[in-house]
Amino acid sequence: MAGTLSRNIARSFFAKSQPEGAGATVRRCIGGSRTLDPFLMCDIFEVVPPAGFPDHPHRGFETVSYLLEGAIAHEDFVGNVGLIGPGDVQWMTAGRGVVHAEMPASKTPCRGIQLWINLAREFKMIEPSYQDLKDSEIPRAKPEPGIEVKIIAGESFGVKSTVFTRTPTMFMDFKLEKGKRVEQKIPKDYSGFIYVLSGNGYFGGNQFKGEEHHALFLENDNGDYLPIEAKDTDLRFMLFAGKPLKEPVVNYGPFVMNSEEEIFQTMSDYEKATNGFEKAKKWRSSISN
Ligand SMILES: Nc1ccc(F)c(C(=O)c2c[nH]c3ncc(Cl)cc23)c1F
Ligand SMILES: [Fe+3]
Repeated sequence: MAGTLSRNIARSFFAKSQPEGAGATVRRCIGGSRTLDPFLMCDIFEVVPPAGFPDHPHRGFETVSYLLEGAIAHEDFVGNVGLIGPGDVQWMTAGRGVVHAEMPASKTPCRGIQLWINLAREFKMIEPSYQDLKDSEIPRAKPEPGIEVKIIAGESFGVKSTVFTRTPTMFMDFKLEKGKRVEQKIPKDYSGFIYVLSGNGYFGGNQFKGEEHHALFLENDNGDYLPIEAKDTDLRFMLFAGKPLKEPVVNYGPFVMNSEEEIFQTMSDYEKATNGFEKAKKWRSSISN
C-alpha cells in the first residue's frame, strides 16, 4: 500500500489445551493475566456431550461465539433459546446481566471460538441484546482467487460486516492458498492479535512465522496495515483487532466492571437476583444435564 506503514508482530504464544467449563477444553490465547484491551478472553473451545458450559452469568461485556464445527445450543434466563450451527455467530451483549447455558448440540466434536469484548463504562449496564448471524448471512471478501475473508466484524477490501460493535472491533476468518499474500488495513490505534487455525504463514512487516495453535500479538507501532503471506502451506487464521477502552478493568470471573465497588455490587445483585438478575431467581436451563 503506497504511503503507509506495515504493522509488525511483537511476540507469539502457543495456546495449549486446558480444561474449562464442565468437561470442556479450551486453548486460551487471551485471558487471565494475558489481556489485550479491549479483549478480555479468547478461547478456541472443543466440547462433546455431556460436557459443556452450564448455567452461568455475565455482566459488563460482550461474548462472541463463532462455530467452526458442530453446533452449540443456547438458552438464557429470559427465554431466549437458539442453535448456533457451523459457521454461525452469536454476538451477545450481556450488558447489565445475562444468565445462560451453552451446551454442545452435536454428537461430533463441537469446535469454535469465544471472544470476550469489554464494554465501555457507559454501556456496562445496558439491556442485554443479541445479534445472531447465520453462516450464509456473513459477508465474504474475495479480492483474488485463492483468498477469502469472512467478515464477522469490521471491514475488509471494502466489504463491511452487518454487526453493530459498541466497542470498535475487527473479527475476521482468513483463508489463503499457498503462495498468496494479502494486506489487511488495521487502524493504527487498534490493538490486535492473530490466531493460526491451520497451516503456517508469515505475518507483519517483520515476516514473523505463525504456526498452528499460536497467537501472534501486533506491535503497538505506527503501521496501518498488516501484510500476511502463505509461503509454505495453505493458511487459515483469525484476525482480531479493537480500539482500546483505556478504562480500569476489575473482573471477577464472568463479571467485568470498572471498580471493586461495582464488582461487590454485581456479586450482591446476582446473589439477591436484583438489578438485572431478577429472572435468575428460580431459573434453571433445560439444556444443562
Ligand atoms: N465464568 C466462566 C467460567 C468458566 C467458563 F468456561 C465460562 C464459559 O462460559 C466459557 C469459557 N470459555 C468458553 N468458550 C466457549 C463457550 Cl460456549 C463458553 C465458554 C465462563 F463464562
Ligand atoms: Fe457464557
